[in-house]
Formats: sequence, structure tokens, C-alpha cells
Amino acid sequence: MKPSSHPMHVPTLDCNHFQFHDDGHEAEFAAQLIDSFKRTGFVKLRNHGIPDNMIQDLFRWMRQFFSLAPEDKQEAHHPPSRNTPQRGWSKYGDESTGYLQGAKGVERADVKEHFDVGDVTDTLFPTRWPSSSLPGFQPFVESYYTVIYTFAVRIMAILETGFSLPKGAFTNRIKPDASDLRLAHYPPVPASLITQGKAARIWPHTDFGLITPLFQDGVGGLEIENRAKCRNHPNLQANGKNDDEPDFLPVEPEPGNIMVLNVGDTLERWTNGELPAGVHRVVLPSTFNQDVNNSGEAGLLPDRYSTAFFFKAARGEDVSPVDAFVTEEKKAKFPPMTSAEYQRFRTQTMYSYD
Ligand SMILES: O=C(O)CCC(=O)C(=O)O
Ligand SMILES: [Fe+2]
Repeated sequence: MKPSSHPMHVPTLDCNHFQFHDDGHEAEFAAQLIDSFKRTGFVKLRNHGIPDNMIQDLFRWMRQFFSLAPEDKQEAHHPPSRNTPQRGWSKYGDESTGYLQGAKGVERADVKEHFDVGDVTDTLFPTRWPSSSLPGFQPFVESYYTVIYTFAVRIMAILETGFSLPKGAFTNRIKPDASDLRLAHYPPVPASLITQGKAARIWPHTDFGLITPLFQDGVGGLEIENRAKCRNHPNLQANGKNDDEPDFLPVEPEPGNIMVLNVGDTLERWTNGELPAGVHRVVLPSTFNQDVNNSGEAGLLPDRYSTAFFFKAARGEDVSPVDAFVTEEKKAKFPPMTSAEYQRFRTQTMYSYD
């Protein structure tokens, strides 16, 4: 990542240092969180309270699930509809984040497969699990869901403090829970396809929900849009040297289960643009040495695993700006629409089940 003086520097906040787990001492944490979100759309967190062994176990379960035989995964295949939240397994080719940026008619599928899990109480859209091929998988993933959900609610409460909003301004609008937990596997892919722009593990996109906590393995490749390249970005000073800036900047994996946390579209809407959603993609790891590795087998990127929690507003909630963010000078930038309508509109663009 860029030096700390760069406007796109993503700090690693230590939740213990900020006494994140103690209700009385969150103001400093909230201020730094909001500063990083405003500038970059992202933050990194250590000592976030998700136990190390739980994260390691989750990655172990992911490797086991994705190495099941295709017919076992097929049992858990996402229902055949683009109008519903994704639940269960989506195979390579089902999702094309490239379409979110208007790239129609071009091969823009993501080189990945994923497994999406809803809240256990979400009886409207139940998760499809593999029936008997992976005993223990479902209870473990459900227990992780509870832990990461509780974490996400805490962050929303901290954002209320940071913006001096009444308690509940955000957190009263998240029940019943409509979030999705995603387990993702990126299979090996020739690096040359990525450098030639013919493939991406995920094309540039924003997430649709409020916030996304993410854990990645050590392979790398996650990158965030460099807002310093874009002269008129409202939250960054133009420095007159933008042409020298790259379009994207890597978010390197770090030892110690560092969490990456980003702003999604719904939070951008609720805050009337004060926290713009962070554009990101997954491509070639910055450490991947093309000159050495560009021939034969060695030019193949290894498997990569990650897990993102798309924390969302309740389906019936409006995703237009919360009153506190609208003034005479700063009119609402986003029209009223329910979260369910917004999610459907975004998912339809990107998901090509047939
Ligand atoms: O795998 C990653 O690091 C990012 C995943 C992601 O951006 C997504 O699934 O929306
Ligand atoms: Fe994403």
C-alpha cells in the first residue's frame, strides 16, 4: 500500500487500542474509521474479535467444499432465478461483475465459483446446502455467520456515534436480516489472461449492501480504485499530478487475519454520498513476478480463497439518504427505493443463470 502521506493510504486500525469492545470509548475509533472510509472507501482492522482459529477453520471448510465433486456441489446450486438473492453454490460463469460497469456483449464472467449463505431466519430465501457430502459444514458456517453478523452490527453502531446520529438511525433498519455470507474460490488462471485484460478474478465493482468485512488468504490480488487519479473526487484534494497515479492500488494480504472492511452502495445512499462505496477488483497479485513466471505452468496463478460478508439493510427499508444527511444545500442524491428493489436491480445486471 502507498505511504501513509498518500491520500489513498488505508490504515490498519487496532480495535483493542481503541477499546472497540467497550461501549464507552468508541469516539476516536469512529473518527478514524470515518476518515479512512471517506478517503478510500476501505479500512483494515486487527484485533477485530473474530477468533483466529475460527477464521482458519473457515478457510479449511472452504477448501473442502470447493473440492467436492461437481455433482455434490450441484445439489446446493443457487435456485434458477436472477430475481432472488444468491443462495448456495454459483459455478464459474454464473456471475459477471464486469456487467455492473456496462460491459455488455463481452466475455466478462468472473474466474471464480462461490457459495452464498443467508441468515438462518431467512425462510423466504433459504440457503441450499450440500445434503450429506460434507457433515459439519452447515453448523460451522452458521456459527461464523452469527459472529460476523454481530461484528457488522457493532460497526454500524460505531458509525452512528461517529456521525452523531441518534442511536438506531442505522441499526434499527437492519432487521429482519437480509445479508449474505459469501465463500469464494478463485481457481488457477493463466496470469497472461489477466494482464491482457481477458480475464479477472473479479472485475471492478462496488458491493451492494452497507459494509463488507472480508478475509483473504495469502495469495493477493485484491485492489482498490485509486481516487487520487480522479481529479474531482469530492473527498480528496486534487494534487495536479494525477496522471502519474495508477488506476488501482493493491490491498496486500497481511499475516494475522487482518480484516479488510469496505463501504457498499447502500451506505453511500444512506449517507447521501458522504461515504462513497469503494470500487475494487481482484486481479494479478502485486508480488507476482511476470518475467520469471510468465512461461508454462509457472504462469498460472494459484487457487485463491476469500470470504466476504455482504451486510445489508432489511429488505423493506428505504435506501435513500437518512434525514440527517440531507440539507437545503445538500439535497438527496438518491431516490427512494426499498433495499429489496435495489438489490434485485443490481443482481439482475450481473447474474446470468441459465
Ligand atoms: O475476494 C476478494 O478479495 C474480494 C471479493 C469481492 O469483492 C466480492 O465478492 O464482492
Ligand atoms: Fe466486492
